[in-house]
Amino acid sequence: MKFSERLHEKLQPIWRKNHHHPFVRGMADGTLDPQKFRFYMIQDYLYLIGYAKVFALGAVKADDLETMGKFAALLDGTLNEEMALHRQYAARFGITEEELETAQPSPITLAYTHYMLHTAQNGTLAEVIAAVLPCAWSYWEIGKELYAIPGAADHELYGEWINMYASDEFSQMAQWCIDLLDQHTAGKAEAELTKLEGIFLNTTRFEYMFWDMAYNGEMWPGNEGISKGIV
Ligand SMILES: Cc1ncc(C[n+]2csc(CCO)c2C)c(N)n1
Repeated sequence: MKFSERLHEKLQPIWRKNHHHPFVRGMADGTLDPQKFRFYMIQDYLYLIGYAKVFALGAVKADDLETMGKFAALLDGTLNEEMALHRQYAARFGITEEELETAQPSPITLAYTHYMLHTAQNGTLAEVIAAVLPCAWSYWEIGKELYAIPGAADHELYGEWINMYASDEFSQMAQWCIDLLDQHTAGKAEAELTKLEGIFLNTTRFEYMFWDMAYNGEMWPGNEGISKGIV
């Protein structure tokens, strides 16, 4: 059994929760409160900054030029394409560039990005991939599911999001990560696989917590003492 098949079995209960989450259901039927999506867009923008840095660490940890080049391309795509799309999309929700640039990460955004960065800084290339894969894989899965719902991809507010994550570009990225992880785990000892599985399940759970954070607008208690800065 490929390692990704083992992970696919393990993630089922969490993915089911993702697909049933009211934030995701609200995008599916178009009833999601735009204020909740607005909060999500801002936090996701901050999340992408952290995620881009993890790709940079993927390039550092890669041991061949092809993989290094791919991580560099993903870093470029996230910073210069996906985040540019976020900026345009955010404008439709009345979010200014200044608001994006000065936004504060919520506790979950901070915990999720810092967990990935910590793992990437201290771990092997396989650990970097295990940390980033749930992001790509679960969005691909949700994008596909929502795209298949008649009318969902044409919704004036959420259609663009659905089209973006159901696109071939994102499915190819997820598949590349899956294949790379399978390649780097083939024949590896069980202790290493258990560690990788733990990392993968943690970021899978963070994906669920991110939906929940966005739906509930979860920020820090009070608003004092939050330092400005990058995630
Ligand atoms: C919380 C959160 N999780 C996953 C994604 C999706 N995503 C972010 S980067 C990337 C890969 C290529 O840039 C993908 C698929 C998101 N936007 N926000």
